[in-house]
Amino acid sequence: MTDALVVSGLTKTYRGAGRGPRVVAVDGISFTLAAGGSLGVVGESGSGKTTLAQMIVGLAEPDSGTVVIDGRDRRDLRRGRRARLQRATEAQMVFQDPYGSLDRRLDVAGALADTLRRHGTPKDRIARDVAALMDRVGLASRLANSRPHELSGGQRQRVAIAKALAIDPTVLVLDEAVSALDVSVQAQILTLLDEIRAESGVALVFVSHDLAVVGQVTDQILVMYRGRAVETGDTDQVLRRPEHPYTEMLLSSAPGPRWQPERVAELRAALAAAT
Ligand SMILES: Nc1ncnc2c1ncn2[C@@H]1O[C@H](COP(=O)(O)OP(=O)(O)OP(=O)(O)O)[C@@H](O)[C@H]1O
Repeated sequence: MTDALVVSGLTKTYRGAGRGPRVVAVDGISFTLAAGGSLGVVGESGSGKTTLAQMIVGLAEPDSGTVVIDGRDRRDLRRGRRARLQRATEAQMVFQDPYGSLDRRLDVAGALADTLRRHGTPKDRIARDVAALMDRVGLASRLANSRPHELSGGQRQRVAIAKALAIDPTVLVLDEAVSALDVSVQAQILTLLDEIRAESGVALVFVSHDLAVVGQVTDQILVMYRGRAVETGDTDQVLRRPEHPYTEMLLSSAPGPRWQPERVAELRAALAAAT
């Protein structure tokens, strides 16, 4: 079977501000994800998670390396409307703040209908598909005519997920998609993502600074530190027995039973000395 997503040697450097040095935001990241698989990408702020996510969906251009989805190299699809639609079908992204990706003028049904229409759903199927999508992400039908500002954060995130699913993508990338939600709503969205993955076989890339959240929704984990993957593996195993000091530091920094501020300071000093 073809892997859903194969990322090889992705690298991206940004020019530093003013005369500042160049920043290697992502440095030679590689991984493979099967259909229905899920990968958590974790790391501190500035470790390169968002830049990696953007390159996977085509919002940022890599300096080198490749992204292959369903056996097709994304570089072969650069210009034109058809290429844009094809790109969208291959990979969709859900952001932390769905306000940015939702049109404030469109109500829930209008936003979903608009996405379906642009992706070629016949007119006579749109109303039925909108209702099915709302049902699938747990949005009550009474919300069909609500606009983004009339929804809660969790409801807005469900609309963003429904819009992404309307396209039936091979890969769904979620960048801090539950970080702004309170814990009970987070749990609902995480359960929803798990159900969707099991039903549709979409491959999930779940970017988060929150290790507990990543532990709930992913089978594999990739730990990023200064643009590099310092540890990869089975999520449970990595979270239970981290091998890299950076992963241990992340785990010891999180609030909860493993919180150890002294150990964090010690590990941070060791990491700084090693680089
Ligand atoms: N457009 C840009 N121009 C210049 N530098 C950038 C740009 N985008 C990101 N960077 C730099 O690249 C590095 C990685 O940033 P990135 O946003 O990918 O990290 P992150 O892990 O997603 O962080 P956060 O969790 O804070 O969003 C950082 O040093 C950042 O300052």
